[in-house]
Amino acid sequence: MTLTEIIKTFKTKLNPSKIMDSLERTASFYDESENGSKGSESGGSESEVDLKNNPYSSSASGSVKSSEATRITLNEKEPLIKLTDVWKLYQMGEVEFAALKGIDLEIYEGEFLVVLGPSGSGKSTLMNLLGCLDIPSKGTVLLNSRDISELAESELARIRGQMIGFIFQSFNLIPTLNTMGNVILPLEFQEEEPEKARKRGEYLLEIVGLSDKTFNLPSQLSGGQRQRVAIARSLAVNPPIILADEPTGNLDTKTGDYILDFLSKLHEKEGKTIIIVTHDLDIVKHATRVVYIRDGEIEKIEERKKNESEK
Ligand SMILES: Nc1ncnc2c1ncn2[C@@H]1O[C@H](COP(=O)(O)OP(=O)(O)OP(=O)(O)O)[C@@H](O)[C@H]1O
Repeated sequence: MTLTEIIKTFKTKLNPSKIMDSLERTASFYDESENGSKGSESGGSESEVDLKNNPYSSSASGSVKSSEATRITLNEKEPLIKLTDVWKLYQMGEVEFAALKGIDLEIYEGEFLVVLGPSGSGKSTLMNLLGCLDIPSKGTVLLNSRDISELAESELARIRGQMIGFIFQSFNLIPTLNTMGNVILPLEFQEEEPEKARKRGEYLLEIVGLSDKTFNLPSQLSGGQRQRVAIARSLAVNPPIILADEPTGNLDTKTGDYILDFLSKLHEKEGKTIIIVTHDLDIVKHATRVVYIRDGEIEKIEERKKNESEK
């Protein structure tokens, strides 16, 4: 029985839901690539086979964007996130330090946006604002046309939980929760039924090739495996936006390439909006647009075609 068939069976037994539709869509990609090889059952270490188990790596349907990708904005000319004259000021004793100085930026649905800049340029500060984890000192941040400064913290947390999946450089896994517990945590926040959450968790762990590490604690995983747990967790509620801060920062080149390839295919096939904040020039090749930031200001913005060679 293919994964698509298994999920179809679920759908007839449970009420069809958005999540199950999405799972089925994702499963179809998985089944396509399954025709090649499927290697997650064995090993689980950072082996060649394990890293090849990227369900989105099917070259057969490589760059076909899912026509079923859910549109969030009313029309494609409307930005998903819009920053207007955004400043972030930190008070350092008597002195005020401007980490961001008048940022204007519009991010559209379906973009693969890379924010590139040297250490201290303001990337993490910008990521916190794009992810609605912080509000600007001056200026406005609109998420799907709503001013985040005007939302109550509980409302902001709800919107953030539904719309944005976070992947942090430090993985931010809960050390006392096992792999499954970490992956389904966002679903628990959304008060999803435990059984549905567990099924979704099992599915996502299969997708990232970690089914055999379900009960491991983060301390019992390699760096690459931890990052894959973080990716599975970021997909738990099937958010339209994935926001990643240096997602390959702590990983070896091979594992880093796997993670980027995974995110890239997620962008192409599921139409997810991917935003990556990094100082790694290599990531630029996946981008449809690159924002160069320096000293808290946008230096330049470059439109790109994916996989275009370095300019
Ligand atoms: N809470 C804070 N209080 C004071 N200054 C801060 C605070 N957070 C960040 N900064 C300063 O703001 C600037 C931008 O910091 P940010 O962390 O956004 O940079 P970054 O580009 O992400 O750097 P890195 O690549 O090294 O992580 C830095 O000069 C930093 O020292």
